[in-house]
Amino acid sequence: MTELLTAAQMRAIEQAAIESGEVTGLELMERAGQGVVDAIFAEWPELAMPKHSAPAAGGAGGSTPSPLRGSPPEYLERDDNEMRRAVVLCGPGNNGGDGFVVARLLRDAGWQVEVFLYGDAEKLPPDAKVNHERWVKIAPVTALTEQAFRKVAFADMYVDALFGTGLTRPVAGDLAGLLRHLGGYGGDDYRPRMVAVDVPSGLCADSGRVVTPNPRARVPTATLARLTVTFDSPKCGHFVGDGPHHCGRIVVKDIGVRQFREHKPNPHTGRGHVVRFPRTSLIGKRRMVPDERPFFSVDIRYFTKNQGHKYAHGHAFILSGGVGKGGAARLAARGALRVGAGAVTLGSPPAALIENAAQLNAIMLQSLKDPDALRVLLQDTRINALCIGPGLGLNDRGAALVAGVLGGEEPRPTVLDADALTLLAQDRALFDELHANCVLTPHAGEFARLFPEIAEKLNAPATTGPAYSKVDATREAAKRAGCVVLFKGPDTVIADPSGRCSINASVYERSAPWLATAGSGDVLAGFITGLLARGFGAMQAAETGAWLHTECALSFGPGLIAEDLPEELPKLFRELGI
Ligand SMILES: NC(=O)C1=CN([C@@H]2O[C@H](COP(=O)(O)OP(=O)(O)OC[C@H]3O[C@@H](n4cnc5c(N)ncnc54)[C@H](O)[C@@H]3O)[C@@H](O)[C@H]2O)[C@@H](O)CC1
Ligand SMILES: Nc1ncnc2c1ncn2[C@@H]1O[C@H](COP(=O)(O)OP(=O)(O)O)[C@@H](O)[C@H]1O
Ligand SMILES: [K+]
Repeated sequence: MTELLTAAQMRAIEQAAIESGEVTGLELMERAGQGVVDAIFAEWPELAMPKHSAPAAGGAGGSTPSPLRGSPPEYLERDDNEMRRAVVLCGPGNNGGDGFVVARLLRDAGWQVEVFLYGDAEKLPPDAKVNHERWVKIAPVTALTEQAFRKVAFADMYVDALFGTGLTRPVAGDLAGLLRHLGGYGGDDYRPRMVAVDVPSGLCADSGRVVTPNPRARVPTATLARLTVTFDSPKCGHFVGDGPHHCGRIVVKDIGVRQFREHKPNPHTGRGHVVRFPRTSLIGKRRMVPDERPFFSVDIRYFTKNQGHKYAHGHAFILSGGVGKGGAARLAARGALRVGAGAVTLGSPPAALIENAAQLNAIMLQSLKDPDALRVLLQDTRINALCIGPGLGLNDRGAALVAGVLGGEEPRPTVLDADALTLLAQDRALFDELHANCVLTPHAGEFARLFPEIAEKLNAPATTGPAYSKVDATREAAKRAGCVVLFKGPDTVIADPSGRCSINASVYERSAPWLATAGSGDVLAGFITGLLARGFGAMQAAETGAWLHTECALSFGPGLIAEDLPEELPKLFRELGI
């Protein structure tokens, strides 16, 4: 799993590294700039070749020639028209400092580079100032205005080094106009050749939200990049909110500060060597950081232990709703069975038994009239995980069953989804019954009903950076509910009350928009319930269920309907070696 950082955490790590005396801020800036240039040549290999010998520009792919460094003399003598051109936009902080390094390194590689600065050179922070001074010995810097930028000729590469993790307020005035222009307002499309340093300018690195007083603006005040090069670790904002849309693709460059990232205080280390913070992990298939586990793997131990009979693999019980409403619960039941629960029973109101019986084979069926019947049923201690909500119905029976599930003598690990969430929102006494082995799986609407004050903060305009994020909101919700909360979406955030948090991002190479199909959430609830039955802890079941859900969708591809998701699991498990 890859660890995601906030801007404050990254700053603390950088500070610890510098205070240790092992590295200077200037060295870190040089490494960052070098990382950006390396990433550019890896992404656009043709740009490492002289203009007229390169194959037609077409993005990444093919062999990767080594970047031209050290300026071959014949290259420098080339006519200006033969040279690659870059426009580097530098801002008033250290992000701008990285920009000056990128400009110098591209120039060293034989490029013609035009540099713009937004702000006063005298006020640049010290390391950025040094790199500014190095650049002005080579070539001039132009003050950045929209008008000045619009006068520049077409470039092979645009480098956005205006704002990084230090964006604190909305971009205003002329610069806002420029960001809108860079973001496509007026029809110009810079995205195919735009590389963002650390984060696309205008976007909050923590929340992935555009910092603006007007979130409904048709064209946001943030750049749109084809490639975003970040340092040490990806930031939360690269994976939640509008982050993926603005970033294009994320490349993480090591700048040699990983050893300063610790999670526990180390009594033997000196001043500035320890940085402590709550973890936010990215659950993803793609390798983001060189020395981290490439896969979020399903814990195979849980699948291979207990060679015994079916009940040794757990018994999941799914409560269903009334006549004609059983589809959602049946989908959840199918998900629970396929994911590995040894037995799954659907609890159906008597009137819907025939309907459910006609649709089910391996899944057992049980008449479940009311909470009294539930109490009797739950005397069977083999039932070790419950799912309530899909198709349950917003009625008295539903509310009584939610109360029965939560208030039993030995509350079981329970997934509460769909209607159960709405019922919880309507009755705060029920909400107070939630326990640590519950998993709530709201989508945005359900989240707003359950946690109105938190949703209000999340939906308010992001007028300051760092802005309140979906990660913050989910952590706060989990704490308030006292159980695991899985906040759905392409950026599914999962948190437990201790602050542990993960993101299952169905974005970038894991993008699967076809998951937004009726019933797919019911299957997710079933996956999590099946994993709970299998013995997974609540947080691990939610993380693994969300991960498998996306992987099933990716494996099946477009055209997917909810029924297909559980059927994809056997193939996936084979691939995972389970
Ligand atoms: N933290 C680290 O370990 C490293 C950071 N580096 C770079 O440093 C960056 C962070 O640098 P800074 O903290 O200086 O932050 P930034 O460079 O992102 O921006 C801070 C500056 O922008 C101004 N500003 C903020 N919002 C504004 C707005 N809306 N309009 C106009 N001005 C605004 C601030 O007053 C401040 O002058 C990172 O994104 C990264 O690019 C790298 O040099 C490598 C190492
Ligand atoms: N654009 C998207 N990309 C990837 N996954 C998505 C996207 N939109 C929704 N999802 C996922 O699809 C599921 C939809 O669940 P939900 O909203 O409860 O729908 P339903 O009630 O129809 O099952 C969730 O797991 C959610 O995370
Ligand atoms: K930037």
